[in-house]
Amino acid sequence: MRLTACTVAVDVGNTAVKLAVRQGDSIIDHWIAISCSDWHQRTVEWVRDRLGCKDTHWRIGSVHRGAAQRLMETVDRTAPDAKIDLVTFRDVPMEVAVDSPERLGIDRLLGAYAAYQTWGRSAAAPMVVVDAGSAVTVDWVDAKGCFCGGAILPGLSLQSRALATGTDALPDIQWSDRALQGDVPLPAKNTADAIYAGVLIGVASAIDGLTRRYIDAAAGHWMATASSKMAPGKMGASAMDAVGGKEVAESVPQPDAGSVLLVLTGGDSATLSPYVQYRHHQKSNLVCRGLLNLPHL
Ligand SMILES: Nc1ncnc2c1ncn2[C@@H]1O[C@H](COP(=O)(O)OP(=O)(O)OP(=O)(O)O)[C@@H](O)[C@H]1O
Ligand SMILES: CC(C)(CO)[C@@H](O)C(=O)NCCC(=O)O
Ligand SMILES: [K+]
Repeated sequence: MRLTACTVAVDVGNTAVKLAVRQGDSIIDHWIAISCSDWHQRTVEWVRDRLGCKDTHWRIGSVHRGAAQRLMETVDRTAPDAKIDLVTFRDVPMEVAVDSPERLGIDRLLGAYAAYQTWGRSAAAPMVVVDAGSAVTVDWVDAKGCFCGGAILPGLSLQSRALATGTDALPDIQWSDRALQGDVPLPAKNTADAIYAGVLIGVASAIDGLTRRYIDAAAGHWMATASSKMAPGKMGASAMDAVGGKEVAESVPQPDAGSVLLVLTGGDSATLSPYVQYRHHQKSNLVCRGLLNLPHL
């Protein structure tokens, strides 16, 4: 086997590690559940034996400290010459407008970075970036590429598991079964379908609803900026006329739902995509794309 130098991107989540390695013009992706006890061993074996990488440079983005530690120890032990970077928000060339950037999940920032690079920058459009995994994050990136924060809710599996553990009568449904069966009948006629419907359409509707509300919030912010240019205490239509406020307000760009880009990524994004009503892009492993695209570390 020909051995090559490789940059290995690893997104360590709470359910799985996602990997991506660039080889020539293509990118090879891989997914390993961290519920397998030897997941870290399998990770280094995939890179070394399956891809034939030597002289590896690992770029790790992690939201699970124990798992990242485990992986770094295994890489160190099996490939002592490997270079390892544990990526932080400081490595991502993006403005981060949240209270404590160091506490922000690096997967959220890397997914947003990849989405902005892929779609947002060229369109000069604000984006909603959704990562649907153990948790679902719904984040807003403005048209200048600033990460503005977002919302976090439990993912499909966490929600259905919470119903099973918190009740006597509800079963623990399997999402892999549902994905094979096609549409969810509404209203559902049995318990399992009712849980699929409630959780799946609930999360998809939360994505649509949050997107709508972010658009409204951004509009409110622009209006506030416009009205703050008026004389203090002079609000309302007649006051605006008196200080020429109407003209200012009209010159402020109005939000257009059609120009906001919605992007879905994460392990459950393909399952959710048919139920999300806003037009969107769906792309797996966006976090690893962000890692591969980072400027030289
Ligand atoms: N190849 C696959 N095998 C099994 N499940 C998969 C696969 N691909 C995606 N999934 C789904 O992906 C979900 C986990 O998504 P993902 O890997 O994005 O989460 P995570 O990044 O570990 O979570 P978080 O970042 O929220 O901690 C699982 O609940 C499962 O339903
Ligand atoms: C929300 C998750 C679990 C999604 O993977 C992750 O991004 C995380 O652990 N975040 C830390 C808290 C935050 O992002 O505000
Ligand atoms: K994730």
